[in-house]
Amino acid sequence: MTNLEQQTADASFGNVAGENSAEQAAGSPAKPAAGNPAQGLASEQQVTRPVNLPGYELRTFRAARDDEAAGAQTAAWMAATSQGFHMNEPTDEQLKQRVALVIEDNRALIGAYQLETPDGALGMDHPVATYSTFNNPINIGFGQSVNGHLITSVTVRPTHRRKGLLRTLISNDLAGAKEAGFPIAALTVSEASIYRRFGFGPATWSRTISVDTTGGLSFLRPSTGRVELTKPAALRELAPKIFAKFHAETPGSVGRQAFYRELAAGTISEDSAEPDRGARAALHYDENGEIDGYVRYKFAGWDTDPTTVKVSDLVAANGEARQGLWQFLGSIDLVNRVTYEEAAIDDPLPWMLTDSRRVNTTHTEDVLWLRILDPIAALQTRRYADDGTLTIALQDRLGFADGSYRISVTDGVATVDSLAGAETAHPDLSMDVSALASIYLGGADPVVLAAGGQIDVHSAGSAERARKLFALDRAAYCITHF
Ligand SMILES: CC(=O)SCCNC(=O)CCNC(=O)[C@H](O)C(C)(C)COP(=O)(O)OP(=O)(O)OC[C@H]1O[C@@H](n2cnc3c(N)ncnc32)[C@H](O)[C@@H]1OP(=O)(O)O
Repeated sequence: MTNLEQQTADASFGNVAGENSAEQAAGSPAKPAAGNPAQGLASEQQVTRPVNLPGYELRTFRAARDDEAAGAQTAAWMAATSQGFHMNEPTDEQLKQRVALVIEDNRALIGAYQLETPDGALGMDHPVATYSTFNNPINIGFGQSVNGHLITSVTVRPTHRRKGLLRTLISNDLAGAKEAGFPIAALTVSEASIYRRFGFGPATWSRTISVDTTGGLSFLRPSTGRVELTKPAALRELAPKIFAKFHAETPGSVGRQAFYRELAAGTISEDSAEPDRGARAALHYDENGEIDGYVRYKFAGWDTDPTTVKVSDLVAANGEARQGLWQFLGSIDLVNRVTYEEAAIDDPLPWMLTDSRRVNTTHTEDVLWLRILDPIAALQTRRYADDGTLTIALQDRLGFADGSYRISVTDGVATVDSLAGAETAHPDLSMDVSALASIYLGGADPVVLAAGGQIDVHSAGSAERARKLFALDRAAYCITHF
């Protein structure tokens, strides 16, 4: 888990202004906040549910208002997530800030509580497990979007682990999201070994790059526009607008929570909840003077060898902005290396440079994991690169998407039928629902998944057909962790 994931999971999540409207996202449930079990609850008012685990109950609530001190229930919940992600307990001031962001996110806070505790131990008001949900749009390519059911802040206290608390929380939650009409749930993970059993599959990847900037970077084409420094505080207004442009153009992108706005502004840092006084920021202006990209970066210290600048966020609405920002990064004096953890797998930077070997990949990691809850809605909402027909048999251990489906695509638009009886006898492909999540955004190749044993091919050429059908207009890329 990256520092950023720890911090985002520990702190707060929200929606970039104007990005969370259900009207914006196709495939949204009829009720805008359906699936958010805390919707309609007053601050700290809770819904309590018994669960199938003797000795525990689940409570769902909304955080207390930010103009009050955080309520005791909210404070205990936040302390539990901090503990789960090995972060310091928040101070009162940090708690107030986090609660404000949680409210802005419209997050449901869910906790599992013991029904009795021994003297001296953390009391019954302290959750032994935390879980939180909110909604934001996911760009699914070809200009389409779904309102995603996003899951975050999953922790189970070490003394209560491996008793089925996560399984109980996630099974309950996914059932509620399915019932509310969400076609897709999503999360970013601490460990890749946990969520496949619940039907999630990795759908986007990114890589850490280390760029040798000794003597500056030389580009094959001249950069356009200009770059100017700004104060990080200016990014509070600008970053969400620039991100919105990036998001609209980028399949796999997930609308950002309010935390990112504060991170960009420097009021929260990656390493702690203290303001980051070392953060610097630059903007790219296109030839018409419109701002179309920003980078947030930090000098990593004089003891780095080669002397290094670390990019914590780089959002470019187009290739010109990306090149301009990299040219700027390459021109920072007294610095010979720039690192960036969120580069796209197919990042165009090497293609921009006269010496593509200046860019080295030091790490590759999955980012966005999807869970298809409603295959018909999910498959009909997205658009396709090719026409054709494909039948798939899906296995789903939680039962939400189990069944056989025929996808018939004409002019890039799919009709998806649920099959019954004899029609189910000869699917082209069969797979676990987690594999469908991985190919859904074109991020994983069905031919490779078949070679890896994740897809069974029953008719010759059908994995290649699936590859053509599921390819997107652009490679899926997500720079939002939650
Ligand atoms: C979206 C996010 O927030 S990602 C962050 C996830 N949280 C963390 O990493 C914080 C530290 N870890 C934890 O808090 C806990 O160990 C959790 C949340 C990962 C697991 O919680 P638990 O209540 O122990 O899980 P639970 O008992 O329900 O186990 C369910 C299944 O997952 C498996 N599992 C649980 N944790 C892991 C793991 N870290 N790696 C592999 N498998 C795991 C269990 O073996 C079990 O498998 P099975 O039912 O198929 O036999």
